[in-house]
Amino acid sequence: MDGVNFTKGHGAGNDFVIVEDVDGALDLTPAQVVALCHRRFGIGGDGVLRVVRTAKDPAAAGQAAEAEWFMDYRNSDGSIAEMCGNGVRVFTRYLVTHELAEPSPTGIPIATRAGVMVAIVEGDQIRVHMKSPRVYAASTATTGPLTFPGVAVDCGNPHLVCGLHDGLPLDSLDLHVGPGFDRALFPAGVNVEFVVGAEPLPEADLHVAMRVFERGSGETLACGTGALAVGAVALRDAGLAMGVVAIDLPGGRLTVTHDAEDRWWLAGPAVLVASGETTPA
Ligand SMILES: N[C@@H](CCC[C@H](N)C(=O)O)C(=O)O
Repeated sequence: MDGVNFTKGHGAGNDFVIVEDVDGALDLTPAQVVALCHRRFGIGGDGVLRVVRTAKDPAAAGQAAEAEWFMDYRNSDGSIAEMCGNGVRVFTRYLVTHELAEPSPTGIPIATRAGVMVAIVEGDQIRVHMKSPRVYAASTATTGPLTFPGVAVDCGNPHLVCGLHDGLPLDSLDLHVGPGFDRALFPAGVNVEFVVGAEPLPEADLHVAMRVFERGSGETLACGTGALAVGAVALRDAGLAMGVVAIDLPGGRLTVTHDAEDRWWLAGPAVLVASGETTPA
């Protein structure tokens, strides 16, 4: 592989290797993604964000009129995912820091495989207008001897949100191995969230804590679309048509706000930590 210029960034500890490829000249293979994301032999990350002009990537077909930039997201195992909530926030931080986009009160549109998201920079937080989550089926997830009832949620990518039962603490779960799930319901795999209630907070209607096992990446310190799915299920279970849900993850806090019929926001930190060039191999 040729040397690649990269930037490393994260959103609440969900970390990414960012590769700028404005004209779509790079043929990023799954093997290259795996090598970049490797935590011992590479840069290390839960995924890769390729920064490319929307008009230059056929995977973003039809979105160029709405969004100048396409987030080409890959999981650390080299697979492609439709959407990444923390990825969009870190991608936006990259665009603004590198003067590829100007922050604006109406937001920066970002093309993704799940459609155009709009990101608003608010100091060290970046808030994204997300695709509305769709809660659509009951299912279960199994870790070791434990089976948890859950709910399937489509956030552009697939999620299964499971509540822990019998006062089981989140840190008792062994997520070194991926949870079992219904492959007929999730033929393309699924991201699995485990949720418990948390102490009330003055700034939120609901407060929960979660861990996540991500399709294609394993357990991560945070998942933005996972938080969106959890927020949607928490509001539904509380009988709230709208509201603010604070969600604590191992890497920090994300906030999901549903404030109008079709308007869902994901907010949290987005940080760039390093940049460099890989050595040709
Ligand atoms: N960490 C991301 C989700 C990344 C994609 C996911 N692993 C999938 O395969 O769907 C987020 O912040 O949303």
